Amino acid sequence: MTPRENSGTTNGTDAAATFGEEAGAAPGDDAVGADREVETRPDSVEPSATDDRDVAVSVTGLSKRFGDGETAVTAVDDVGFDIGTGSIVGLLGPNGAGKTTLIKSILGTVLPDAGSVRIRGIDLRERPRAAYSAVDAMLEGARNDYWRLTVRENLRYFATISGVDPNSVRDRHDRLLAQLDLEAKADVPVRDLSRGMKQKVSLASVLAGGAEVVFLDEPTLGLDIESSRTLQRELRRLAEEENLTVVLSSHDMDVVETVCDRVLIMSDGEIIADDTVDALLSDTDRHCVRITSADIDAALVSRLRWRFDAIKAERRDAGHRIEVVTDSDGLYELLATLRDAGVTLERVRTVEPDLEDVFVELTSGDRGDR
Ligand SMILES: Nc1ncnc2c1ncn2[C@@H]1O[C@H](COP(=O)(O)OP(=O)(O)OP(=O)(O)O)[C@@H](O)[C@H]1O
Repeated sequence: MTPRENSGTTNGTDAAATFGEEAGAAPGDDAVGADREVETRPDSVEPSATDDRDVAVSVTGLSKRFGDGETAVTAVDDVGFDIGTGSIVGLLGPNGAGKTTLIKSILGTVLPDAGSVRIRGIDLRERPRAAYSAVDAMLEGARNDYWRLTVRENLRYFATISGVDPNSVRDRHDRLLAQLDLEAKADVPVRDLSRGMKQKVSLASVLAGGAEVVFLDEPTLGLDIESSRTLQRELRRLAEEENLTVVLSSHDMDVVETVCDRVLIMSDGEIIADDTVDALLSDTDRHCVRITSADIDAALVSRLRWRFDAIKAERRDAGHRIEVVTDSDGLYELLATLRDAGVTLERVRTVEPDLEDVFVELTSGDRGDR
């Protein structure tokens, strides 16, 4: 099955058939597999001569342009990276940065103009079926399941189209249902579940056939905090205990910060940062300061807002509490401005920058040429 929006699951065969085509979307609630072939996963996947089994996904010089002439858009611009087996990599970027095009190019639903992709050492142009045999994807949320089928039937169905005998992975399905708090709903049709539960079924379906590399687009979108945490824990467990490789695209920085070993940040089709979360956080010249003072009035808050991009202000019983995110120069300037305005500082607290601060800094170009 080709990875595609609203279907979300792949194995080698259809990806082989459609590599290079823009895949169409299909509604995800009916049409129970009538036109789907059950394919058998190749018995053995021969690594190529350059195979490195520690590298799950290797992308080299990937580019994709849409359109011609003045209106052409370079969605992905000469991108390259390796993703180690068993790691969880977050793909971040503002809207239009090229994340979806990059993922679709890797999955073979968009034909790149240049570059190559190897999955577990296998070039997907040369041997797409083998390359995709252990890949699965959940794109654009909770629409890849068959709503007339029960939760467990979905898991069995998706295991089957991944080329796996569903009876042989029953334990895995039991564990997925337990880990994702879906046991009580195992025999309920998916259409009768809440949105968050449907999202969890989508993830379970992606993992049902024993994929070794999964691409997840906004996997926690629409989940409540508890469900999101459960899902994050399960992803970490699968990566650590079962060597699952995950490429995760999300706008939720907390999720990325918590679950990812490494982060790729895209902007204008290029990768502008590629590092661990810790390294990105320690490398930032971003300071977040909270200052409380009775002397800060609305007029001063407006002046500060005019000068500093990221300023939050809260009216307190007496005065204001402001929060400013800035670099070192801005911090000195802020303190000088407050001193010149005769402000007595009641409380000054620095808050560690988080991934969101780093992301804003990088994608707004504040950090120079990294
Ligand atoms: N099929 C297409 N035809 C023309 N332009 C496209 C097509 N798909 C994407 N683009 C353009 O390519 C650029 C990258 O889009 P893409 O969807 O990959 O970004 P993204 O990072 O996934 O954005 P978002 O976070 O909003 O989903 C954008 O300028 C977009 O308009």
